[in-house]
Amino acid sequence: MLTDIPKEFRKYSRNCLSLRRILKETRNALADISSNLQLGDELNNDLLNPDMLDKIERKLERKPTLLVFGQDCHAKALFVNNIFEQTILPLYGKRWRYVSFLYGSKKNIRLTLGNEYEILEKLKAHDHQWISIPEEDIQLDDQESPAQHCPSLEVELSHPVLKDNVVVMVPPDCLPEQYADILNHYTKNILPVIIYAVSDDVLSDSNIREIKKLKDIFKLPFLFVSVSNIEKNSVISTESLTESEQHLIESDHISITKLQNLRDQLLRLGYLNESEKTKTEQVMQKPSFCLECSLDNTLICDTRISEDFVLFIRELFKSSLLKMAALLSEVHTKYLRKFILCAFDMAREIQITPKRILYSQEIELKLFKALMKIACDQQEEITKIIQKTLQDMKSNVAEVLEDGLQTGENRAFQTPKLATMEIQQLVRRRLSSSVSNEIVRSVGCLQESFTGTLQRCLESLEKHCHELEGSLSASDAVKQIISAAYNIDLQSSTSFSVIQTFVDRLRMALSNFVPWHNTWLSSGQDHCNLHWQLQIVTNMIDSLSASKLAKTISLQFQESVKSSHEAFQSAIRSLENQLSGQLEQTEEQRIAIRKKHAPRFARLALESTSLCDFLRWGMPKQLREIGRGQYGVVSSCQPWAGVDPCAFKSVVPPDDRHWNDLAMEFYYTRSLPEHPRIVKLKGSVIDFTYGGGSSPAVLLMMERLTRDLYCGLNQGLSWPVRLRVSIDVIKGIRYLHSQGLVHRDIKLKNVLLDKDDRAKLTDFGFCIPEAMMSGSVVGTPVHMAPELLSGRYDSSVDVYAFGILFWYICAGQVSLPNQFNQFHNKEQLWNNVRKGIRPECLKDFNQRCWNLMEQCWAAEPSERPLLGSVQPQLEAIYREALEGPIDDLSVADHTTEIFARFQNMDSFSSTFIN
Ligand SMILES: Nc1ncnc2c1ncn2[C@@H]1O[C@H](COP(=O)(O)OP(=O)(O)OP(=O)(O)O)[C@@H](O)[C@H]1O
Repeated sequence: MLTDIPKEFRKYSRNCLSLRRILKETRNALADISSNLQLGDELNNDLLNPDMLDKIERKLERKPTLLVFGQDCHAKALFVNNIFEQTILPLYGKRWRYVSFLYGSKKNIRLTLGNEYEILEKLKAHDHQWISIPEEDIQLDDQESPAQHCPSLEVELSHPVLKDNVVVMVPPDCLPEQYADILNHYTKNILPVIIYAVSDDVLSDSNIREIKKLKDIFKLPFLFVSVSNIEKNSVISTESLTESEQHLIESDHISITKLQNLRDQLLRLGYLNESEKTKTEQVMQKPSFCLECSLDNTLICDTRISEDFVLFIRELFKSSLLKMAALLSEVHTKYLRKFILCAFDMAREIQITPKRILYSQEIELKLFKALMKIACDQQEEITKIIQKTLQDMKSNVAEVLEDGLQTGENRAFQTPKLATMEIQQLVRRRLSSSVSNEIVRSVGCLQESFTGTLQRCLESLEKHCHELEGSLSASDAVKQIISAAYNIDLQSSTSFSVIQTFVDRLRMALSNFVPWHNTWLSSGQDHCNLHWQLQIVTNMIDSLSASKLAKTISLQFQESVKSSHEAFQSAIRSLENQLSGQLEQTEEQRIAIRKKHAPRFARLALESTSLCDFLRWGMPKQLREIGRGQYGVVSSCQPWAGVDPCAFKSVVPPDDRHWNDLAMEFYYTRSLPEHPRIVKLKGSVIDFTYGGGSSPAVLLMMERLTRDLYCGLNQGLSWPVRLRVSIDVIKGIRYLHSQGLVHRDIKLKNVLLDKDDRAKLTDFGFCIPEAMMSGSVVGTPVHMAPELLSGRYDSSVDVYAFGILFWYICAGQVSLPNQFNQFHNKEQLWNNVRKGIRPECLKDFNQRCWNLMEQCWAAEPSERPLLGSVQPQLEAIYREALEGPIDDLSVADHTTEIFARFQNMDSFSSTFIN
C-alpha cells in the first residue's frame, strides 16, 4: 500500500530519534571523560577528535525525500500521478521548473525562491479550480534557467501518502552538466530516495548520460520504475472510456516485454546485476516477477508499485540507519576497548610498581656491597700491580721513554719543566693502564650482572613520575655509584667504550694521587737529553710508594661508592613517595573507568549494537518460555539472524547499575570469539514496548540447546557421558580464562547440553575480565569459593566452583550434599565453608575423581590445581570408563554407552591431538 510510505518515514524518524539520543549521550560521556580522566595523549586526542560523531550527526540531519527523475516530463508525470492517484502533473510538456509536493490541509500552490520566500506572483492555478498544475505555471520561461535558481513550485496536497513529512520532489529539467550545481542547491541536507521513471521501452543516449551523471552525484541505489504509457488514474477519473480503450490499458499494464527490454538494457549498462538478483530478493524477502535488483539498484513495474516501492524505501532507510548505527557502535566499542585496556595497564602498574621499587632497592644494595668489597679486596691486588708496573718500568726505562715520548731520543725540550711534566705523564700512563685493566675487569662483570636490569627497572619507574625534573634521579644515582668511584661513563652502552673511558679517566684521576716532588720541577736542569730523561724516570719511580698509592685509590673508591649509595637511597625514597601518590590517583582513575566510564560506554554500545541487530534482523518472535533465572526469562523463538534453533533471554534491568552490569556482560560475551564449549551470544535487541513501554527489556539472542545439566542429571546420564560433560566444562572454563575472563557462576544450570549431551557454558552474567573485577560478592552460594566473600579473589574461584559441580556430576544427582543440607541459610553455609566444610565423599565415588574434587575446592586458592592439569586426568578416567567392562554399567546405560564408545572415540582422540 502506498499509504504505508508515511509509516516508513515515521519509522525512519523514530529510529533517527533513538540514534540522536545515543549520539548526544555519547558526546556527554566523552566530554565527561576528557575533563575527568588523564588517559594519555593518544586516547585524549581521540576523545577530543569528534570527526566520526560529526559525520553521524550530519547524516542524521538529512530529511528523507522522494526525488523523482525520469526519461522526460511525461514519465515523471506518470509516476507522480500514479502515487497521488490523480493527474496532478500535466502529462506532456518540457522544461519543467522544480516542483515539490508536501502535506497541507487543503490543496494549495505557490511559487517560491528557496524555502523561505513566497513569490507573490499570480499563478494560472490561482484563477480557477484546478486538477492538473497548469502548464504555464510549471513550464520554465524561455529566459529562465534552472541553473540560476529560478522560482520553484510548492504544492500542498491533503493526501495520505504525504503525511508524516513525506516530501516528493521533482527536480527541474536541465542539461546533465547543470545537475551538480542545481542539485547541490535543491537537495542539500536530504536523504534522497531516487526514482527514475521510464515510459519508453528503452533509455535514450541522453537518458543514459543523465543517469550516469546522477549516479556520480548521489552514489545511491536507484529505483527504476517502468511506468505505463497511458496514465492509469487519468483514465480512472475519465470514466467515459470505451471498452476497447479499457482493454488497451490493461494490455499495456501487463506489458512484460517492455519491462524485459528495459531490464536487459539496464543489465547491459551494469545498472542491474543478474547474479545479485536472488540475493537482493532474499534481502527484500518478497520476490516478485517485476522486482529485479542489482547490488544496489532495483527495477520495478508500476503495476506493483504499491508493494515494491514501499519495500525499496524500507530497505533504503534500513541501510542508511544501519550505517549510522554501525558507525556509532564502532565508536562505542572502540572507546570501550581502550578503557578496558587502560584499566588493565593501570592494574598492572599498581601491582608492579611497588615490586619494582623493592627490586631496585635490593639490587642496588647488592651492587653497593659488591663494589665496597671490590674496593677493599683489591687494595692489595692494586698494590701488587703498581709494584710490578713500577719494577718493569724501572728495569726498562729506555723502552718506556721510547714508547711514551712522542719525539723519542732526539726530542729537545724547551725547558726542563716541560720535559719533567711530559715524563710524569708517561709514568702515569703506564701505571694507570695496568691498574685500570684490573679494576675494569671487576667492574665490568658487575655492570653486566647488576646495572642492566636495574637501570631498565628504574627508568620505567621514573618514566611514570612527572615530578622528578631538577632533582637527582635514582637511575642517575646508580650510574654514579659505579662511575663516581671509578670515573666510568656508564652512559655508554658497549663495554668497549666503557673500558676506554675508564682508562682515560683513571689516568686523570691518578694524577691527583701521585706525590710528585716539586724539587724536580725546580731543579734547574737544563740538559733535557736522554740521559737526563732516564734519570728523571728512575727518580720518579723510586719516589712512588705502591701501597700508599693503592690505599688512596681504594679509599677514594669507597668514599665515592658510599656517597652515591646514599644519594641513591634518598632518590629512591623520594621516587617511592611520588609514585605512591601517583598510584593512588591511578587507582582512583581505574575505579572511575571500571565503575563509571566503561559501563557507560558499554551501555551505549549495547544500545547501538542492539539497534543494528534490530534493523538487520527485526524483533524475534517468541515461541514459548523455557526457563527462568534470577535475572531473566529464557524463551525459545523463531529462527533469528540465521540462528536455528534460537532462544533469547529477556532481562529487564531495574536501574542504571543493572543496565551497566548487563551492558558490560554483553560486551564481554559478544566480543568472545566462538568456541564449541561456550553458548555463543548471537546478538541483542532492546524491546522498548516491554512492560507497556515503562521498562524496556534487553533480549539476549543465543543458540537454543536441549536442556541444562541440572535436568540432565535429574533425567539420568551415564558415567562416561557425565565424565565427558566435565571435560567439556573444563574446556569451556579454560577457554574463558585464556580470554582473560572469569565466569564466577559455574553451576549445574549454567551448563547446557545439546542433543548429543555435549556441554556448553552459558550465562555470563558475572563473567568479567580479571582487571575489571571489583571484588564484588557474586555467584551461587554452594559453588562460591570462601575467598569470594572477602572480595579478594582471582580466576581460581572457577576451579573451586568446578570442584563442587564435579561432585554433583560424580554423584549423578542434583540433591544438595548432606554436609551442606544441614545449614538453614547461606550465612551458615559460608561460615562452615570458611571453616573447611565441604561435600562428603559418596561411597561409589571413584578415588581419583574424589582427589580431584578435593584439590579443586582447596581453601587456599594457590593450592587449587590448574585446569590444564585437571583436564588430562579426567580424560584418562574417561578413557578408562569407555574401555571398562560394559557389565559395570546399568542396563539403561548399555545402549547409550555402546553407541557413545564408537561415537566418541573420534572426538576423544582429537582432544588428545589438540
Ligand atoms: N540457550 C538456551 N537454550 C536452552 N535453554 C536455556 C538456554 N539458556 C537458558 N536456558 C534454560 O533457562 C533456564 C534459565 O536460565 P537463566 O540463565 O536465566 O537462569 P539460571 O542460570 O538458571 O539462573 P540465574 O541467571 O539466576 O543464575 C536455565 O536453567 C536453562 O535451563
